[in-house]
Amino acid sequence: MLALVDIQSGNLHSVENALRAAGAADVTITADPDRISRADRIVLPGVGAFGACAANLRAVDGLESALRKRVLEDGAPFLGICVGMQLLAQHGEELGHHLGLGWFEGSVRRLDAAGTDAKVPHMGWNDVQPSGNHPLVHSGEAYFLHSFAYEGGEVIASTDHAGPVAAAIGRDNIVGVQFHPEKSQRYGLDLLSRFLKWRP
Ligand SMILES: NC(=O)CC[C@H](N)C(=O)O
Repeated sequence: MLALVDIQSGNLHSVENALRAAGAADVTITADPDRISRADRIVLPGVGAFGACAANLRAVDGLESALRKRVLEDGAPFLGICVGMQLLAQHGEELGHHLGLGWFEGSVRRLDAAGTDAKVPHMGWNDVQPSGNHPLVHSGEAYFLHSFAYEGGEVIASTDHAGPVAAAIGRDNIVGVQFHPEKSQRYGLDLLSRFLKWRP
């Protein structure tokens, strides 16, 4: 069973549809720690503000610790999307200072495009440039929509928006992508289908 974590994110159903289109047969939308503890794979989507997403996650008793145990201890394959990726950082600086899950050493800060033609939010298609040979995140064009970005360790792919911006982070069984696979047509579906078969 693939657990699609429900933190009341606006892109939940488009991610669900994309996962099904990529071949997922057994998607359960849930925030139930017991089900998370038994999930074979976990996807954490997120849109909106970092702090609101973090608060929704923490509003469910036991959810953060169930995720931590299932992903960091049991090694279940995990994919975070957009704010679902940003939450892996130690903190986020959108509308104040908010604690993330802290699985990755870094923070989420506002994009700085001052003095350039680049606009914030960074919106639209852009190149994903992997820095190595990651089994899931390949080079290609993906759809981005964000004003904040991860800065820290374990960046596995970048994009360019007035300078390098983290497009994906990863370690072992964990991947987070800043772009939206569910809005990235073939590129996104291929990534999701690789995730569904991934045995890290
Ligand atoms: N697309 C969004 O929901 C934006 C996510 C996040 N608030 C950011 O700007 O980085």
